[in-house]
Amino acid sequence: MGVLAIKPPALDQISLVRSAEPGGGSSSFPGVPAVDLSGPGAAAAVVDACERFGFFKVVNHGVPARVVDRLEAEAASFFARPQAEKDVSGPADPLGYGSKRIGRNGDTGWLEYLLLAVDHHQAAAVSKAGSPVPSSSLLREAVSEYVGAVRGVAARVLEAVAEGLGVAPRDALSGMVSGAASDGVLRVNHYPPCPLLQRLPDSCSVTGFGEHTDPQLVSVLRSNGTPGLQLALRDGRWVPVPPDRDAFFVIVGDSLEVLTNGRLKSVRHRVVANSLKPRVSMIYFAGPAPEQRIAPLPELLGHGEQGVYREFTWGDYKKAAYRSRLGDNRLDPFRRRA
Ligand SMILES: C=C1C[C@]23C[C@@]1(O)CC[C@H]2[C@@]12CCC[C@@](C)(C(=O)O1)[C@H]2[C@@H]3C(=O)O
Ligand SMILES: O=C(O)CCC(=O)C(=O)O
Repeated sequence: MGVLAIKPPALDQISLVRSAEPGGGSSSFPGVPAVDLSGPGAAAAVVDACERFGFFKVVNHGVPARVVDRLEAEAASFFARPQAEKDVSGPADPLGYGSKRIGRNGDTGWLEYLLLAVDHHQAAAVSKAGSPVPSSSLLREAVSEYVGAVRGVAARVLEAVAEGLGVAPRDALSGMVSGAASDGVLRVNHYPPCPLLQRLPDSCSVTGFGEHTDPQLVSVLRSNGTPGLQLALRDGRWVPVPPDRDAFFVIVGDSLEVLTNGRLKSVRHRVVANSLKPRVSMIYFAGPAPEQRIAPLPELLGHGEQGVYREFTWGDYKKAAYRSRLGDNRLDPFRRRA
């Protein structure tokens, strides 16, 4: 991935973040839990990691390296194209090719990306009608194959969550993101090296992707070997996540928080730019059908107990999310007040 080059955005357009504390930030962070979904005790391990961190990595996932490498290579060749060619697939609104701007509400980052709708109906075409999609059929095929595989990982994770929480049927959650009308989205991010970082004090970093939670149920993230991802622990401290090319990182999203009545909480994460090496990440956001009701699963509510959040449909929540800024707490307006 050394060949990627984009015209560097002006640094003054991108916000700075205070770097994670030196040495990993937190002595009480034991590291990212690793779960083998087919191993014994997987369901309990998934729930434990989601409760403690809202984050873990899946190892021995069974997705062939060939599928991952193919998308990474096609993404590299897309991002290496001349700017004018990439711009044909943009600007992202919200789908398509984006550079420096994230969403519609003024957020920026040191990156370029492709954001693609990848629900089942669109598996071949990769985009909803009318949204700009790169014309390369090689890229489209690589996306379809990759999404087919990571959608399976998301479903297995959600089955483990249901089992670990004692929810029946086993597909109560996974079924929401596997149906024909489910609203999956894939973003392929390219963070070019940021040499200007060397001029900043050690305590500062440049924002690659600003802090946020994901609105969906879970996100499945794979990155190359370049560091940059950071995670907010429950006490608010930020810790770096060591990259692992062979694993998928799983991130709990807002909708899963509501469905589990706050037992599993969505987790804030962000990416800081790297001064020397490009980072490439592929992140699949497992969203349900627009009509899907997002409300606590009955098993997780006591008799007569009300949910922590007012219920909503995924379609309504998504609409509200797209009106928000990246770092907003999007669940807060839905919290029931005492
Ligand atoms: C600034 C934004 C980008 C985002 C839409 C939003 O207005 C707020 C939520 C953001 C997010 C985070 C997770 C993935 C994503 C695709 C989504 O559903 O919500 C992004 C949106 C985006 O990149 O357009
Ligand atoms: O690049 C990464 O590792 C994370 C990206 C991310 O959080 C996102 O695309 O929403």
